[in-house]
Amino acid sequence: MTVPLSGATPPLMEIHGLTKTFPVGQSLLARLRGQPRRAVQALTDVELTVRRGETLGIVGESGCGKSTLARTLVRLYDADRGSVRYGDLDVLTLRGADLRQYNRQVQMIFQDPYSSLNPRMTVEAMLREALSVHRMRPPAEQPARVRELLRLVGLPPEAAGRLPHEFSGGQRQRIGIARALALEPQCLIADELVSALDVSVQAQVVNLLLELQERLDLTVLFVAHDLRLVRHISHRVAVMYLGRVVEVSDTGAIFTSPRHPYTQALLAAAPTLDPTQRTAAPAITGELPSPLNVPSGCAFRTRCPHAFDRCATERPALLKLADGPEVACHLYDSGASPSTVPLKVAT
Ligand SMILES: Nc1ncnc2c1ncn2[C@@H]1O[C@H](COP(=O)(O)OP(=O)(O)OP(=O)(O)O)[C@@H](O)[C@H]1O
Repeated sequence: MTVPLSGATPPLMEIHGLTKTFPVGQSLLARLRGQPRRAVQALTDVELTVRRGETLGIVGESGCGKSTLARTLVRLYDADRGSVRYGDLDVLTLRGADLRQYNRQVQMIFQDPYSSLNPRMTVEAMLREALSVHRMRPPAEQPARVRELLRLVGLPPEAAGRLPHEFSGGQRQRIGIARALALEPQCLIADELVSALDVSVQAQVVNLLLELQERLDLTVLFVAHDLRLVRHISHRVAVMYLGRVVEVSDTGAIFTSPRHPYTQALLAAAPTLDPTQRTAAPAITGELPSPLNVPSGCAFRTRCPHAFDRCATERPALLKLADGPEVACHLYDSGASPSTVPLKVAT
């Protein structure tokens, strides 16, 4: 389990109003008719603070924008608007050497270890390349550093001379982690790190990440749709719905006392063997609206059992409640937790 963080830890990354759309192709007829170009609304005004040294889980249904957020934070995608501050850096405007330096400090680990490793390079060559490109170690010191990195991720020294196809999926993911660690990052963004692996191997890789996070004082963004894993590894959890962050809270609070009706429904829909963890909230109903046509006001209102008039006209801001969680829902506009929302955990 995660080691609790002491007190209020300072922010490592502050995200404000982050918005990203993907334009979609338009038919000739639509173009001739002068119809406006349509766009997938992948992220809309995302507000999020990542605290130094924490593991922040990012969850939500498929297509809610988790990967787009991760990729925009490492500048694989250009944002349409918004800001990302990382210490003194204005991330979205970084160029050249400054961007390379940021990318060294904030490393992304991808879901698919098969495609992210060069099949023709030995592990040693791959790790040495990372050490050389970013001038982390002079050539003479690289062999020792390669072995140190392998030890860190639980691989034997002999692994250095092998090619990626000689490893299992879990071992390949360890190599991906070693390559990221070669650059001595402050922050790892793990996008569905283990979802391609067998369940038994998933636990080993997630436990390795936990161990590394504590040992190296890393900040980790753990993007996943498996709520069990997120609960196991995260200090805090951000819940996304249709490109927006709708709730951010400590992991314990999210799982025992979810506030946003979407979080409640998401947890109610998640399989659990522990009867004390079953929520009284109704499971989520209705179709997920298209990100090409996001509902006005609150994006969740079309599936929300508590929606009222205002939800259709005003988009709720992410507000901090008196007892800690941040929630974007008109039910909480006063800052209090109203008794009308079924928050209780069934026992
Ligand atoms: N490169 C792209 N071009 C066009 N649309 C995209 C692109 N990448 C993502 N999208 C769209 O943006 C929305 C958010 O996708 P994203 O992959 O970020 O969601 P996700 O929560 O990570 O989903 P999953 O859990 O399935 O990976 C989706 O509607 C998706 O189809």
